[in-house]
Amino acid sequence: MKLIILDRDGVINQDSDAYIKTLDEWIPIPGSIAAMARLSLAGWTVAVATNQSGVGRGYYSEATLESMHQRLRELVAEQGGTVDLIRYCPHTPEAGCDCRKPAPGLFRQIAQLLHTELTGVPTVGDSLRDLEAGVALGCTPYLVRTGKGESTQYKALPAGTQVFDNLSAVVDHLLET
Ligand SMILES: O=P(O)(O)OC[C@@H](O)[C@H]1O[C@@H](OP(=O)(O)O)[C@@H](O)[C@@H](O)[C@@H]1O
Ligand SMILES: [Mg+2]
Ligand SMILES: [Zn+2]
Repeated sequence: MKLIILDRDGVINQDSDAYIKTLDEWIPIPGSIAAMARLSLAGWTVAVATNQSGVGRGYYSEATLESMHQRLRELVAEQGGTVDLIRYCPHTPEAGCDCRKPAPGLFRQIAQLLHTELTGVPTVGDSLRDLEAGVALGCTPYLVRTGKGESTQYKALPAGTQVFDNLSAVVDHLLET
């Protein structure tokens, strides 16, 4: 199975230190929707693993979060692609859950739901915690310079992390081989 696991905020859509609280605040990063569709059309399974502590913090509801994800699915479908799976952690840091990145719970859920291992599966993030969560289950890490990646790029990254300007550039790389 050709599988990729994407972070959401700062990779697919613009991020904000004030959280993405409404559908109107959910704005795709140029090229990201097309990149997801290109992968899908090339036979890749596209999964999303995202921390959404704003739910647990009371900033927005799960219904509002779902409206963002429905918009994402619609936009990718308009370009011929499919978003196969979206898993999120709604918890606050204080909840001590196993699904808030850098804990690997979301990645474990994806592996179990797709009946596959994650060894060598590319994962794309803009924060260190995104990469750490995936690497814990054997993923190959890719950092993008969009969102928080602009600063994350200067931190100590997991061994083997490849850095690209944006998701579109990562997909160009993955599809060229
Ligand atoms: O990048 P992904 O995982 O898709 O989503 C991140 C968001 O849930 C929010 O995560 C928050 O971190 P805390 O949850 O407050 O530590 C902050 O970084 C916000 O700026 C950000 O929008
Ligand atoms: Mg992010
Ligand atoms: Zn959680």
